[in-house]
Amino acid sequence: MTRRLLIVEDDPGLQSQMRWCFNEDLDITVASDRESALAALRRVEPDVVTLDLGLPPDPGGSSEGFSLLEEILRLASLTKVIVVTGREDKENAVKAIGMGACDFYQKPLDADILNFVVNRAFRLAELERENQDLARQRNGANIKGIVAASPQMLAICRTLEKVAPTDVTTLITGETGTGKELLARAIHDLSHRSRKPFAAINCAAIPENLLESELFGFEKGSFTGATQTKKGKIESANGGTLFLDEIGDMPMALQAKLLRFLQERVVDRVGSVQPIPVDVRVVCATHRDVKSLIDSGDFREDLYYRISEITLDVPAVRDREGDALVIAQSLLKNLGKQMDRPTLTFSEDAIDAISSYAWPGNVREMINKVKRATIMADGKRVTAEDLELPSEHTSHDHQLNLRQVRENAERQAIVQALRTCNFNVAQTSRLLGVTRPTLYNLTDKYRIETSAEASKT
Ligand SMILES: Nc1ncnc2c1ncn2[C@@H]1O[C@H](COP(=O)(O)OP(=O)(O)OP(=O)(O)O)[C@@H](O)[C@H]1O
Repeated sequence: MTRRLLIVEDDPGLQSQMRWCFNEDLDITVASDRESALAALRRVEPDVVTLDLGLPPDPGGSSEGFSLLEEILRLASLTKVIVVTGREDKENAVKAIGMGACDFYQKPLDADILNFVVNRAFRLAELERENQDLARQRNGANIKGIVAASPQMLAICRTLEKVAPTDVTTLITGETGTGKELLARAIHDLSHRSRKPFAAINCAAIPENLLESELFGFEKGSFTGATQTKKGKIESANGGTLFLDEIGDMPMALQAKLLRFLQERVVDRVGSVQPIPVDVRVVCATHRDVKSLIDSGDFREDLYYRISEITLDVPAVRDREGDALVIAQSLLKNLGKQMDRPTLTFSEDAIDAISSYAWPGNVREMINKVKRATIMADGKRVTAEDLELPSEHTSHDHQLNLRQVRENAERQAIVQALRTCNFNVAQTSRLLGVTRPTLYNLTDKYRIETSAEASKT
């Protein structure tokens, strides 16, 4: 693989000197300011960046260089940054290393030393990447429970792996059954909170008057029936993760209370004036379009910005290339084992049907259909019919037998003609261009009733 180097240097003379220092087999991009450096970072995805701290508009100082360093490390945490400083500038070099730069290099340029430093950074980047790949391979589909092969879902898994160890509030959107809760659990499992509780609450499933006390808890005697003080879901998730499913359905009054919690990180139990501090990471999900809920006045915009520090948009199964089949195969394997039918496989028509069906209920619908098919399948093959999916093969199968096709057509034509002629046999035989005895022979053969009354029974 070609090694990609980004040189961030505003001095044209130094730019060409640096280019000249390196071997031709390096893929080198040069940027002279922060904006072009960030554009190149996104476009080229360099493994190593050399960064001159003195960039415009502060070429004599280092403020612009440090801001860029911070941004590079935030956007591309695996990229190795070597800061280039002036000869006497030890202080800034140390500061840059403290911020996460991998090394520093002091001017004036010395081709051998610069090559040595840059090569070492490349080697470090490669080792880290190899390490990460190995860790991923060990973990099968990368994240426990998530079966995915499409680039769309793999990208979501990669983002999730980065987001999970942080505490950022995450919003997961997507159609019903796409795996939003599964991803929320994965965020929890991959975080430092994994040994603490994961508390989930479905905001759409709980009546409005109960949701507040479910979430925030209540004090004894705060309302009729409150015989005991009870902790709410938020408190019970202390130290762990709170998953608010169907957040788009949260009533407006509660949205204000949730916003206060997210800002101040304290809960007020119903009937109490004593705020209780709680440390939870919040993950929300919805199948609704929150932006249009905001437009219609059903969702607070300020709350939306609080809950969506990071958003994961989970695509529908039909929009993920190849996922329908790999998920169905994995479900058949697991359900087959559970139901003592481990050797079941999909027939060709089932494979075509799974790939072409739109799966409006996404993975949840798939689970139901595969479960049904695991029970219904005769023999070792699961067909499209077992899955209750439309199959193109079914009609082809009928057409394989020409005699059957002809007979079906003949039968249909006779029934149609009899109806048209009000079951008058003489007229029907004329319409069909056959003699009456021939028509009787045919109606006997196909067991077609020739009287109107009998045909209704
Ligand atoms: N990629 C996947 N691989 C394996 N199983 C999956 C995948 N995605 C979803 N599932 C399974 O499908 C079912 C539905 O997933 P989940 O409940 O996470 O969906 P959801 O988007 O939260 O649905 P809803 O919006 O209706 O609450 C679960 O049993 C889940 O384990």
